[in-house]
Amino acid sequence: MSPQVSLSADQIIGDKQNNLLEDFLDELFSGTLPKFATFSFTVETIDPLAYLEINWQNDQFQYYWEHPADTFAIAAQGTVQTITGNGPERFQQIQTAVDTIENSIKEFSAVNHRYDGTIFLGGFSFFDVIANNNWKSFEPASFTIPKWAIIKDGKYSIVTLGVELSHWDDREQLYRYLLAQLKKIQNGDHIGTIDTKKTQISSSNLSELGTASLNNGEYHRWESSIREAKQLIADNEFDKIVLARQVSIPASKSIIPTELLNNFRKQYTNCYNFLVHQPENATFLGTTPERLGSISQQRLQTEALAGSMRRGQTATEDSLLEEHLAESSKNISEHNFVVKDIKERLRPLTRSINLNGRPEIKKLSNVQHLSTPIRAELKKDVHILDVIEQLHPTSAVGGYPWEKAAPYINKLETFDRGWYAGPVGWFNSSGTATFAVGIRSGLLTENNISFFAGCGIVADSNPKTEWEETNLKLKPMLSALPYD
Ligand SMILES: C=C(O[C@H]1C=CC=C(C(=O)O)[C@@H]1O)C(=O)O
Repeated sequence: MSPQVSLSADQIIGDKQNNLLEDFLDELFSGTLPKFATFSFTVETIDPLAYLEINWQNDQFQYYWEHPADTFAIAAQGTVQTITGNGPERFQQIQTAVDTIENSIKEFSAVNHRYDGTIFLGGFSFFDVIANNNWKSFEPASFTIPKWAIIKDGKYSIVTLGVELSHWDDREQLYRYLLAQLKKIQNGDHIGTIDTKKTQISSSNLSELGTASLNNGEYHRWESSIREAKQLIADNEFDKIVLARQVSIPASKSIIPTELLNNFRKQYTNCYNFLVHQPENATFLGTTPERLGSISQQRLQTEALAGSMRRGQTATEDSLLEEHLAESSKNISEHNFVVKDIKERLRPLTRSINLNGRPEIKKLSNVQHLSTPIRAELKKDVHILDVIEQLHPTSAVGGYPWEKAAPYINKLETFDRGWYAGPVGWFNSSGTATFAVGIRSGLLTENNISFFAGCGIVADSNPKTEWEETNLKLKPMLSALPYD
């Protein structure tokens, strides 16, 4: 498919980028063509979320990522290549597939920036297999090189276009395609053509969400699971386990995922707001406060995030609750398992690890958490996938010690976690990456919406308090939905 439009290249990307592109294409087509190519340019563009919304197509891979406080966003669509993994070797399978692709790809960049180059977008499920049919569009590991990605960092935007070269044996055709794509992205055309028909969820379904009532069957199941977990802790089986709930409601029509993302970003500015849409109407999305790991130039930032408290109605109540959180021995012990665990796991991969002895308070609009930011310098050649494999699942979403707690999660929970609490994020061929933990999240399918929320259970946890905590954690997802 090649748009036959006459374009003035210098109007779109300027003389300099265009000359470099022409030279690159001449060289590319003068020899044996590699399998793939990616092209990175700087552009002036519209809001990436608006661009994705305008161009939304259910039958294509789509991806959105935004951290509003960092003024950083990625929107992407289409598939040049998808790599998947399954079972205990899934991280290694992805790494091998990435190595193969990197040997069969040529990259053009007029930018020379940490966000240029080939980008891989996706994530991993919590466990290394997925059994439930609701998750059938999501593999236990899956990353896609998109046809286009807009990466916005402050006022600066990079567009990376990806192509499989066997579709483009004609240099001129490819050149025109690239310019046409860039022009479309720069102009943000088609604004105003989006179908804004909204799906409303009947507010009567709210009661089915089980957010309030302590008398329903769901609460009784929860209470008995927490009691069982506490008994296992008392028997020294493990020290901590994270147990979660799934809340599901039927949805008759599909919801527009970009609208939920727009709601998240207005309220959860210091969270990672994400969506991964797999073709055929399955979207995993959320607004997570938890960074699993980001890397730039072999420097890693991660965090221990565990221990929660509601927000106060007034400033005074809020600061009292903050004090209570900072001093609560139950929350501190829950948090300290995570710090200890992350330090132990990072040791083999790092030259140095830096963190403060006392956690900070991370305030979100629905809840506040204990957070310990952790910085580390990675050993040479350690890849983000090595780090993610090593860190996942931290004891903020798994348990401590993990090997002991792991078998009990499926016994004590009543659903398949799928990608909930798994690593979700992106990495690129310039060695830059960010992964977040896929909590405060939900799965939208054609007929169903499911949300997930969990909390860390330690020796002195109380089932009712933990249930209320899961309700607070469900709030971002529930309040982003369009109700009638
Ligand atoms: C497991 C979740 O939260 C984790 C992250 C922060 C605080 C947590 C807590 O206080 O229990 C959890 O460890 C969730 O939101 O589903």
